[in-house]
Amino acid sequence: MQNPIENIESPIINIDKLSLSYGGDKYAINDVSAGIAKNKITAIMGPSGCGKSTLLRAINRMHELNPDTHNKGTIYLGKDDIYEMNPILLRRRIGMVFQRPNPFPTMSIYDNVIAGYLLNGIKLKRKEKDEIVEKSLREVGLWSEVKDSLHSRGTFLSGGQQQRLCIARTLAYTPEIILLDEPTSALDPIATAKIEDLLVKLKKDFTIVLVTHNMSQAARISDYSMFMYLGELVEYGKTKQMFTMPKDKRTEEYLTGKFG
Ligand SMILES: Nc1ncnc2c1ncn2[C@@H]1O[C@H](COP(=O)(O)OP(=O)(O)OP(=O)(O)O)[C@@H](O)[C@H]1O
Repeated sequence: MQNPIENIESPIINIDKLSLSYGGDKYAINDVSAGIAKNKITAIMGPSGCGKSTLLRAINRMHELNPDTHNKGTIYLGKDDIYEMNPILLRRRIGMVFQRPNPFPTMSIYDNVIAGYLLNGIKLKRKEKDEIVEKSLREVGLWSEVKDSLHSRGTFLSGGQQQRLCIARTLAYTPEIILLDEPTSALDPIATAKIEDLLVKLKKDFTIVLVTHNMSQAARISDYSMFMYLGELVEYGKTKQMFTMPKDKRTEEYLTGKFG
């Protein structure tokens, strides 16, 4: 197992020489190695098509929903090789939030929060469910806004509220790590700021990996940043260092808007 960042604080995930193909011998990401620090926000940046979402999805094996994928190398969660784990249990430990808020349209706000349990046939007592719903909605700052309409559909909420509901749904299933794929790209600046503040608050209890196109977002909230280009992890380090003194010319050109 290699960790290219020697000084990374307590990596919870180790990506070890990972290459991933959607079919054939073309790889969407190539030989990526990186440790992900616990209780920090790690941003993955880079131009369109460079492999950001592919790398993110590989961390909880979501890419396998596409049956033609194959990979070389692996990822460790602690000491465990994730490709030897049960993917359902893995996804409970590593939750995911998507670009477009996607509450289940036929479910109430209440059921959306506990959807992980409902969809996996995990039975809970009414009191347990009530506690999980309230705790998760409080964690995302949505409780006071929705406590009187818990049994209405989640789709009546604003886009920002829907995204916070989706984050509550992920938190309710008690993950250790949360993966977010451009979670604010469909939101206005006020809703975006709320999600950014929320992520900074959540890193106390969770490890966060965030794909973003928005460089200022990465600069504002992430502790570590990865810059990917054409499937390669070009540069990875502390965000402040990368934004002030990038080591690679391609990183510098991307961060100064020369391409992207
Ligand atoms: N389901 C798929 N089937 C085949 N190729 C795919 C699939 N998903 C992604 N790819 C290819 O893999 C490469 C990396 O795509 P990926 O979506 O990971 O990039 P990205 O950096 O997240 O892009 P964007 O910023 O546009 O979302 C691209 O060449 C893309 O065309």
